[in-house]
Amino acid sequence: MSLDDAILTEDLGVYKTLLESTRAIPWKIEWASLRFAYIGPQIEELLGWAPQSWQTVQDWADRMHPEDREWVFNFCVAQSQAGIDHEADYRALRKDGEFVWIRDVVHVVRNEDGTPNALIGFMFDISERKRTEEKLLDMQRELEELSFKDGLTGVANRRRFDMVVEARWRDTRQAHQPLSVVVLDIDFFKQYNDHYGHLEGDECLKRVAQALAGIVRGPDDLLCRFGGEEFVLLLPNTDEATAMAMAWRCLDRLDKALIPHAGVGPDKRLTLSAGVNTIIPKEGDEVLPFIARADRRLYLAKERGRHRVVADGA
Ligand SMILES: Nc1nc2c(ncn2[C@@H]2O[C@H](COP(=O)(O)OP(=O)(O)OP(=O)(O)O)[C@@H](O)[C@H]2O)c(=O)[nH]1
Repeated sequence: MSLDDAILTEDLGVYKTLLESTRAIPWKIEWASLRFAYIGPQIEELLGWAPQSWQTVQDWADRMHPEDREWVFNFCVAQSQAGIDHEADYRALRKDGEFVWIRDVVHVVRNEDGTPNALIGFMFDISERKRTEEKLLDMQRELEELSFKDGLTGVANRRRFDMVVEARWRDTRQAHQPLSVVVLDIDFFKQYNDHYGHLEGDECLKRVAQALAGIVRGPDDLLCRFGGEEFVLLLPNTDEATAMAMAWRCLDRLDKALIPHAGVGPDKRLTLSAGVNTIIPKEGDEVLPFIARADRRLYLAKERGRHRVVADGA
């Protein structure tokens, strides 16, 4: 062996040691036969399958989560055929039946004419990163949900209402259906706070929200706290008579909740007033005047003595 050969042999030994002691798992596939020419021994520690058991690309595909298999296989073959280096994340099957998230980073070694000669790459264990990503996504979803909820009562907040009303408006306009809104406001709530204190006032708002939540018929109806002691019910595909009946049922529910209000009223109980508006939205109609009309009817209900519902002409 010449000195050069000896140095080369020694270098190869160094490279092999380096490759096989990293956490990234090296591998090589001959393109013509689609067989593994090499896979690092670290694969056994990660997945439990011995290096000798990785014979063909079929072994690789078989040891992949069924939901990932088709797209990863097709993607990698297409990229390789096009001679493009690529990477893919997928769940690899461990011998014990569990799955491990892998990132496979692939380099396409090409012949002089550009056709693929071999694929060489590294597999990285990215399970920890995936778990962190999942956790972050969960937190993001939770935050988003919280950002649409009223912090005190847990019902939807104004932000959610603004978003939903736009969507319902569009849908009902397209379907030529009626859209109703009921604006509900606690009577003499200032006196309630003055009499029982602000914290009791907060508790009272929670009880009112609970009582009103029961009125919602399904996922299309929306109850939200509009602000202060005002709540709003948005009722798609609901005509005025139905909306009016639902408003009265809200008042009734609160009557039945028997929330004492020593400060006012003949029954010394907390009551609500409501304004109702219904529209079949047409081109040129707008959301804000639609809500404002219900709000004006609420104030008529207040003027007329509270604890009542006012709708169009009622
Ligand atoms: N405890 C508590 N009080 C609130 C909250 N938001 C608004 N309020 C109170 O609600 C009261 C509303 O008072 P007003 O707008 O005068 O209405 P009202 O006393 O209910 O009178 P009418 O609506 O005319 O029957 C105010 O005293 C506000 O401080 C809240 O989050 N918690």
